[in-house]
Amino acid sequence: MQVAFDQFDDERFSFHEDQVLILDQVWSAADRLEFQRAMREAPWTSLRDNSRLAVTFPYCGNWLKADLMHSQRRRLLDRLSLSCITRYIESFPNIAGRHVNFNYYSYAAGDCLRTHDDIAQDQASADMMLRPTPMRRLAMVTYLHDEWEPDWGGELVIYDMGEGRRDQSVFTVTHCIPPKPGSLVLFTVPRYHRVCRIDELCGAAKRLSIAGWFMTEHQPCTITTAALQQVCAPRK
Ligand SMILES: O=C(O)CCC(=O)C(=O)O
Ligand SMILES: [Fe+2]
Repeated sequence: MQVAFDQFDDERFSFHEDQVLILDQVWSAADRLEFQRAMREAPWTSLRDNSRLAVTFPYCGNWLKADLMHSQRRRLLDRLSLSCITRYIESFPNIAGRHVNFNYYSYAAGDCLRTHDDIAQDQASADMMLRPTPMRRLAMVTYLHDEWEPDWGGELVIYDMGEGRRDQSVFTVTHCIPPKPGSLVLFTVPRYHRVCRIDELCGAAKRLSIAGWFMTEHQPCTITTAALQQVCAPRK
């Protein structure tokens, strides 16, 4: 579903029925300016500085990542206080805790993000579940630059992987979402997606975003992740 933010009826929308939500005009030019100001002061680290991420995302350029300042985090969460998010998150059984984790990102010419489902790493560390590990439930990304042209690349491509198949060659594209200034995308996790490489045609322009997840934490148990996935499927 794609709709302007001020036309969106969060009471009627359900992530159980529609797994990808695109909201346009979530941020005004003044809002974006405010985020951009905070981003200029943020302590950025690059992909290559982060050895774990660099292994997961080889040949993805050298995009930058930074922590959100408290005031900007508040501003984001205020805008995201939508009942459809709460209903989806609360539909997972046996929740012991709720978490969010959002970061700033800056992609320049040559940067991309290869196909991933936002969950693989969580699963590896969650296996055995000897300690509670937050599970990513809803992914969110919002675009905060002032202009973006079709020639510049950087689209968020979302795939349908069919009936539980993990072979990427059979994935079909369900969405190809240009990073429109001020727009916001939410989708259920796991879901395969990638960010197309930013083209040199963008010059010095940056693809600025905040991305991250709404997560739930569950009571520690000794079952494997595969079994846990079944136990933790959302209830409609
Ligand atoms: O920037 C985007 O459009 C998506 C980012 C993403 O998938 C991620 O950070 O995991
Ligand atoms: Fe992702």
